[in-house]
Amino acid sequence: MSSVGPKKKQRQRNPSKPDAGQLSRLDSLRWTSSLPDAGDDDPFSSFAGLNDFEGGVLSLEEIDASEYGLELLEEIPKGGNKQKKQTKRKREESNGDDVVEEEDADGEAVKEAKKSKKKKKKKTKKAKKPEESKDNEEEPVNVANTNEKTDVEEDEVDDSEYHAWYELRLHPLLMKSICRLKFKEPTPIQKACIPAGAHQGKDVIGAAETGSGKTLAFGIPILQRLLDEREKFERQAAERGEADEKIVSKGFLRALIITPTRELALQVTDHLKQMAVGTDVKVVPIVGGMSTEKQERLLKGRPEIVVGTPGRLWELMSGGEIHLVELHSLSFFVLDEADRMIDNGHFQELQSIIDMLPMVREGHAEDTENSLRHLSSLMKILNVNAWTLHAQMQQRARLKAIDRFRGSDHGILVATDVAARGLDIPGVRTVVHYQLPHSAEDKADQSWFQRNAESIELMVDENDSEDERANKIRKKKASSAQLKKLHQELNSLLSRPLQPKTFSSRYLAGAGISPLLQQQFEELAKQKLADFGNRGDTNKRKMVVIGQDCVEPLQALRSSGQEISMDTKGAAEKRRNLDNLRRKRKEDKRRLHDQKRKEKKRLKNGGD
Ligand SMILES: Nc1ncnc2c1ncn2[C@@H]1O[C@H](COP(=O)(O)OP(=O)(O)OP(=O)(O)O)[C@@H](O)[C@H]1O
Repeated sequence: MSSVGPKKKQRQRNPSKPDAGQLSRLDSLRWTSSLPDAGDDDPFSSFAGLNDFEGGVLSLEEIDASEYGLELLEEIPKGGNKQKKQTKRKREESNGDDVVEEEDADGEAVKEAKKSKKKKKKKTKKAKKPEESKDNEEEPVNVANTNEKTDVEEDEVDDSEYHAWYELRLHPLLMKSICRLKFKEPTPIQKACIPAGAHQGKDVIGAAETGSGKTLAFGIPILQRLLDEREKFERQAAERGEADEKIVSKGFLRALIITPTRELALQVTDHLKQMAVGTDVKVVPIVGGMSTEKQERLLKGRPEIVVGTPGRLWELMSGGEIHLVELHSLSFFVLDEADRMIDNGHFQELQSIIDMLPMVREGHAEDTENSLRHLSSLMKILNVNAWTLHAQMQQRARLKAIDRFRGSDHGILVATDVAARGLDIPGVRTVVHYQLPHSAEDKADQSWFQRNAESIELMVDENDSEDERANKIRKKKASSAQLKKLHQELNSLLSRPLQPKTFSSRYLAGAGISPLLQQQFEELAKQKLADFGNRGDTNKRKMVVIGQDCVEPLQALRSSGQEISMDTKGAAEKRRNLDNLRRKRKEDKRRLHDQKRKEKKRLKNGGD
């Protein structure tokens, strides 16, 4: 979930190793850091972050085992090999986004696959409910590799050969599919992901070598949970003597899976459908190149699982497509090869989709407000007049805070961007648009305040109000030399204008700041810089710190390094290093040139 690099058209990639900073950034998704046992003995899967809220966020990333110094994955269990090879070959032959044929234009392969599927359906008709076959027939999926598996007669299968799956406690229908597909045992990544995702309701981040079965590592938990839920509802309905349909929350999107390419979306859809045979869970692909009518038809079927590419998904979501915007029942969100998505330039669309997710929206506003409160308390400790402004405040309290801030010469207003919207306060010298870090471990990302405040021991009574706490701490620490130093630093920070040249648009965009806001911010900073230069006005020290009210999961996917920097020492150091490097290169060049000249001269003089 981390590497960023040039767009690659094959599955084989050379991802950068996740460093500690990147891993800790994953915590910004509000995941706790417990690790599953299942992965411990497995050199192949890696996990980070789990929590037990209902539903799940899953990210499966492809890694190159040799990059991590890991042994290569042993062969996928018998029965899966052939298919695996076919799948991989198919992927390599194609060229990512551009090469994937339009679904309708996918021609013979799809037709053939459909034909064969129909044949198969005839054979197994008795075993299925009538609506299933309709569902599975409906979507044209790239199923060139499915025939072999679906042609296997169920009665040929000896259940006992599949005992390695038993401990995963899967739904009988899933076990049936597994036997039909002849997957003798779960792959390591599946063994590690399935218990956490299917039974413990935890969020999962997985990384494994190509062809290691990642699709089902997230697919099986989703199907298992949907089937479990359905059974639970049915049981409850039966107990109450009601008809199932009234209870089961059918018809809403339950799982959204995003992949970087159309081809992969079709392939993932296909894998999930193979696994979902015999259940009435619907899986559809939504990808670019698909006709609008087809898309509408597929979504009208109100599938529980949608697999799509960010571009087309966002196009539909932003256009208000009902099935894709009614997200209240969404429980699973999967980023398959999230890093590649960013490589492919889908960052903005992906960010927009993520901003719409119910699990992101709920948690984040609360988080931001808590962080702002925390920040403002810290400022109070530092003897700075600070007022908070956030959406949950009562109108009266809000007006009071704004009034006080307006009336002060050196105050700071700490606001969420929602609450700060439309504020027009004359005399504000500096606006800092700031993404509050969510993880206490993420040292690299911590603000100046938090980094420094960490060293202050906060002994407060939990029952105290925010003001009382601040007062107590202020009194207690008033004489602390460290606090004095912090105060001085803060003062000097406030007295310096922002340096517009230090803004990085890439970072700001990554932090979810709109281009318009970004432009305003830069303009404002320029203007303030000019004002500052003209008037030499060091008295005006008002500042607004705005916390973004949007979650930053994608920031976790990007390698860090592009940041707004106010660290002039660091910048000077970088400049010095660069100057040294240039000087060294120049000297090397001159030396080489001299050598050549001498050599020439020597040869001219007879080579002695
Ligand atoms: N437990 C299993 N046993 C045998 N074969 C399996 C098993 N799980 C998945 N497979 C098969 O292995 C092949 C590769 O699986 P999958 O595409 O999920 O791998 P992947 O890790 O996503 O690889 P890639 O990175 O290339 O996409 C598929 O054909 C799939 O049907």
